[in-house]
Amino acid sequence: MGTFQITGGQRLSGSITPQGAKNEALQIICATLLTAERVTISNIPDIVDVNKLIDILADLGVKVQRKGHGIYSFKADDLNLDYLESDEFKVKGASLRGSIMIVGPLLARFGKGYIPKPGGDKIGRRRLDTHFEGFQKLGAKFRYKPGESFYGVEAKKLKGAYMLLDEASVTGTANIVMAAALAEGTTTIYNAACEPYLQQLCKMLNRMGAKISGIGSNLLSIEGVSELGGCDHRVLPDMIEIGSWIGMAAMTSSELRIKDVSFDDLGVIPTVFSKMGIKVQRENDDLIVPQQDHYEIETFIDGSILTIADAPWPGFTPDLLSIALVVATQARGSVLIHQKMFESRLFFVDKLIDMGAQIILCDPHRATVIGMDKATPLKATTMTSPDIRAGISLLIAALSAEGTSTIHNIEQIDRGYENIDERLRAIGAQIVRVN
Ligand SMILES: CC(=O)N[C@H]1[C@@H](OP(=O)(O)OP(=O)(O)OC[C@H]2O[C@@H](n3ccc(=O)[nH]c3=O)[C@H](O)[C@@H]2O)O[C@H](CO)[C@@H](O)[C@@H]1O
Ligand SMILES: C=C(OP(=O)(O)O)C(=O)O
Repeated sequence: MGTFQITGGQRLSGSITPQGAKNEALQIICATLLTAERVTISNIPDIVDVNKLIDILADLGVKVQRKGHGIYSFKADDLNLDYLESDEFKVKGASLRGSIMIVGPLLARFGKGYIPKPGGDKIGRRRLDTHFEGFQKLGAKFRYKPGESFYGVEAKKLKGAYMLLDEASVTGTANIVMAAALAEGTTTIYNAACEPYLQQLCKMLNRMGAKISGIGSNLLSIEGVSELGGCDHRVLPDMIEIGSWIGMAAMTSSELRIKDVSFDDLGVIPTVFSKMGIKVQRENDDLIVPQQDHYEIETFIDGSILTIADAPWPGFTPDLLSIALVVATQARGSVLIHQKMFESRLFFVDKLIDMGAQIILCDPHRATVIGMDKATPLKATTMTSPDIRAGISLLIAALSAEGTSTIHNIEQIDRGYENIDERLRAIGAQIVRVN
């Protein structure tokens, strides 16, 4: 179990460049399975989850070449599908959430796709019904042996269909879109997720020869084609990292320049931090958080406590709620954080309470934070990171706290943040990787 030691209470300064988006990269890498031609992807983050997925593709027989930092080419022209039934795949496929998205492309191109129950954060129930209902609508047969936790879909031919997704699942929509791209006829997906990750995937598929319209909306139309070709694709900067650095700047009273953020793809994220009193300035495509000793959370018009809640895009992403929560602990004013999607993502607040934060966990989905206006800093402590976003939130709390904190289980943070300790040291953070 890896550990960070963080000595907080220092101001940070300078520039930080966000990595490529983890959740987009996972979709895009799976999409390379849809063609026998070469696909070259740049701005791929060097993080544990992405590297695990690249490894699975290589085990499947995809020719993977690293062309430079963050640049890979993939050529899926000769696959060994027997690998899908191996014990090794059952272990590797289960170790991350993103692996689920190999199923759609494999089903569409080779008539079968298998996956062990995928991993990812233990942040509540993580259903796969949307994925498999979608494949079934396209004509696939679903097989699942409950004892084995191994899922499979098979079909000689996929046929386009109308479907209304039971929820706007991010990975579910990606999986179904990829399958439908090679189905016969037209597929219409209503209640589709439309995060920038998905918009990027659909644009890339169109460059490969797919015919997808409605990109960016919750109604996608996909006219199936018989084959797809190669393309080049660049992954967007990671909006969750950008939100994390905004929160970090506010909590440490630092001025930070976050470079090349692709501002127009950040949606409501800057606005939500502004509502918490954090100044966010745009300069070309950089985002600047000026130094602020205090920030004050707005109230609603009637004076009642502001609520920050997650929602499918264009709503506020659930992956930034833990960060908003930690930032609120040192704000002036109060806020209700409502995590609607996941039921176990707020339990990390007990660590913040240990550090002196004033938080009432109302129920598994809601926490009220009473900000301390930096009158009393958080106290350093020893903690364990329960999931990726709680992990980064605790790291931000430790950077603002007085004294030296210890965070165990930092594998959770490494899953999604590239080389984080070195990048934070470059802007003045005192953070050491102990083992
Ligand atoms: C690898 C990857 O891309 N992971 C992201 C992806 O996970 P993933 O695609 O697994 O998440 P889903 O979008 O399927 O669902 C996430 C959770 O939200 C619930 N839900 C979803 C949609 C909805 O309209 N109502 C609803 O309640 C689901 O029941 C589930 O508990 O999207 C999540 C939601 O943005 C993010 O937290 C994850 O970081
Ligand atoms: C929950 C997340 O990731 P995953 O879906 O891979 O568990 C996340 O990125 O915040």
